[in-house]
Amino acid sequence: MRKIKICGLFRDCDIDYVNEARPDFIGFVFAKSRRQVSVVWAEAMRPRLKSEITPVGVFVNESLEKVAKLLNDNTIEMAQLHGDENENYIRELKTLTNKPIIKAVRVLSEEDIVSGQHTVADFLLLDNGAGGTGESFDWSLVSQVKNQEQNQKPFFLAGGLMADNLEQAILATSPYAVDLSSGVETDGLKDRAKILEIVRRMHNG
Ligand SMILES: O=C(O)c1ccccc1NCC(=O)[C@H](O)[C@H](O)COP(=O)(O)O
Repeated sequence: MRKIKICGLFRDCDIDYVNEARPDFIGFVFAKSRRQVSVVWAEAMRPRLKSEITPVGVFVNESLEKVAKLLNDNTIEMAQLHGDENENYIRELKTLTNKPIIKAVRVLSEEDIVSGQHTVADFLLLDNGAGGTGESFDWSLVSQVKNQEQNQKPFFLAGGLMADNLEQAILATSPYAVDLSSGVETDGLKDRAKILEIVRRMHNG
């Protein structure tokens, strides 16, 4: 079964929507964004989240201490690094926590995916750009790299995914998980019906 992450929850009702739909992962964006959440809000929402849903914290060039604290106090179970965090940063974070780390890669060329394979992070997240933009990248770059590389890092596919293009995206890239934010929103807010439908499709077919 392909896994699915619903990213960018920021209202109390978004927690109700995902508890009903039960995606595998959800994302709290701690970076500057219209979806940014505070530590206080995430701490308050964490106990409300169904236990089978894994909360991921999304960060851009955040201090190691803040990321590690949120992981180690179990507010989040995985950290997604969406900025310019280098291998030294990720290695250092791994000395501070045992929890899995996702490194986001902005895919402009095959080379971006190839160099991502060498990271010490546990997963890659292949995305179009800054994150949460609703824009896709050229998925054919993934299959070109897959044909060349041996040990593929498991990756989340992100960027402009929605009900209309999800099947095609999965066929083209065969990801470990898909990650959606804008594609399950209406007028900038998470849409209960879209979340329910997309998670049902991923888990049933
Ligand atoms: O979602 C944001 O606003 C955001 C801001 C800064 C860094 C990362 C961000 N989101 C990361 C995600 O994991 C998104 O789900 C992913 O980029 C896909 O977004 P979308 O293209 O809107 O589906």
